[in-house]
Amino acid sequence: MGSAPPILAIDGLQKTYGRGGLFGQNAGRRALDGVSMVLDGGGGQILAVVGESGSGKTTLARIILRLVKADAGTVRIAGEPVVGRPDGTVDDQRLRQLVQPIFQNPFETFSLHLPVDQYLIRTAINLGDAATARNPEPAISAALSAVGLRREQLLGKGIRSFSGGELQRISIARALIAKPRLIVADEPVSMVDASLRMTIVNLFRQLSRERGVAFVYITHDLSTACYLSDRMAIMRHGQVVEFGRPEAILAAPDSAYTKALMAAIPTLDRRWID
Ligand SMILES: Nc1ncnc2c1ncn2[C@@H]1O[C@H](COP(=O)(O)OP(=O)(O)OP(=O)(O)O)[C@@H](O)[C@H]1O
Repeated sequence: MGSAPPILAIDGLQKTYGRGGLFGQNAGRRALDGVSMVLDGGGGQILAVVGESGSGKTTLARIILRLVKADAGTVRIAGEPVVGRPDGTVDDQRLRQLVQPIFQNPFETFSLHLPVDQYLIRTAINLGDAATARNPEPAISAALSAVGLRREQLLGKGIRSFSGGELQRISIARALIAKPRLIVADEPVSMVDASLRMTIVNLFRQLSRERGVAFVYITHDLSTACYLSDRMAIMRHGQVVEFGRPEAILAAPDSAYTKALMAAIPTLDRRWID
């Protein structure tokens, strides 16, 4: 019996935006330049992708979610091809069962015109299994309870009734409804009130451990990445300059860039790394 395929396997991703211009005068720098990484195990791990602005983190996230098309390279989630082979990638419905997004701005996740609970019902009908499509309420209540909320707290309310932190919890619940193997979260706490950030960061940890869902957690914040992740990829100029266990990277950073990122945090607060 073979072992489970890695939850995420990325191989040789390339992406250049704006090749345009008749003489190639607008050809930009590569946003991704040969990005490969593997997150082992069947689920429950957190991969943090860290790097300064423009290093390619969001491009990587959007390629995994098929919101941006790669020029070359492949992505497999739990062994299933999602990017690459035009002959054999999973269809959109299967993709949404394998991977779900959480974006930076939760107010952009939901509709302005639909109460949030109605939006969740639509999600459950579209993404759930046949039983959930027939009766979406149990799946919605279970997902809300996983993030510490009750269905009654949402009834009939629009997005403006919630704080950014509450709405980000609801968007995490939205992502859980499809029971994905992987969640890609792009800077998910940067628009959340500072006092609530740790609660949400800890929620990711709890969900990964208790529900076996894996996360790609995109951040420019090295200390959060170290605190949260099982594996860390450090990106610069579209390349992975360091990959490994966060404690190993912190103890012996290979690249000058990682050392500079570490130096940019005046004192690594012991709460994060002990
Ligand atoms: N839609 C786009 N069109 C053209 N260039 C883009 C586009 N999106 C990103 N880029 C460029 O690709 C490179 C990588 O950007 P990306 O947003 O992936 O980096 P990032 O690390 O996520 O940055 P940030 O932390 O600021 O979001 C940058 O040079 C950026 O200017």
